[in-house]
Amino acid sequence: MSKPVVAIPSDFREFDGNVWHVVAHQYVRAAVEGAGVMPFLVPALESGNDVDEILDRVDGVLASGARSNVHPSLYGREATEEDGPFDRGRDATSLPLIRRALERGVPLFAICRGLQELNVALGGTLATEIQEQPGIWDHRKPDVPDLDVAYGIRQDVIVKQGSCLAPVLGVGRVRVNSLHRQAIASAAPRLAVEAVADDGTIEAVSVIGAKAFAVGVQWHPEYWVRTDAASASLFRAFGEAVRTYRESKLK
Ligand SMILES: N[C@@H](CCC(=O)NCCCC(=O)O)C(=O)O
Repeated sequence: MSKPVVAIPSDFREFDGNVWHVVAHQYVRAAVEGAGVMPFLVPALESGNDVDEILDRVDGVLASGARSNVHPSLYGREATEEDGPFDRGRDATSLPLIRRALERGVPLFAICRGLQELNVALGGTLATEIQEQPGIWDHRKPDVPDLDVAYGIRQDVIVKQGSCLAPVLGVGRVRVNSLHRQAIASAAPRLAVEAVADDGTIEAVSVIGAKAFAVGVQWHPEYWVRTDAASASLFRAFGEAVRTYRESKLK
């Protein structure tokens, strides 16, 4: 049987004197090696993407991390300079894709920005520059050139008893990396908190009543999927959900 296909919304980026629709290699590699699926990169168009046309052709959605932030207008706030950089094309592609995937029961795995998109797509809000809040740790990407250091495993998250992630990661402390300056402020009504950091930051969620795998994590399991057991377990679980969904379509 051919490999299942997973949509990965691109980022709209400008560099080298041109504009590009891009996905960082680490997400593509984790989809292929960790979940055993074929990635399908979706262009970050502010208009023109038909999410049903996309979802008709795929067996899962992987919403990746990105340096840009979800535009505050999408969760009822005025945009300030500190809220950027923005990526309206990514927002316009990923949020509708997430909502429709949930409606159709297409498995969804959301990472970092992807978790934030999931929360906003379902009616939640985000906090920015969270490290400036009293008692909140600095979750930002370390300002170092070595990606292995920037994505280094450096914090605990505590997986909740009875969560969707408990069978995947076990209950209690899991060591993860951290590269974000925003986080969930108010969780959308349909989201269950699956894991938190010691400072209370929401680190993982699942969609209550989802028809299939629908999980978001604030950390970056894609980066160490080859060597870190927890990272590998997450992508294996997503891959299994994608294959189950694909097989259900073939019946
Ligand atoms: N912009 C959001 C989401 C952060 C995120 O997805 N980080 C991964 C990319 C890191 C990078 O390349 O800078 C936030 O900051 O919370």
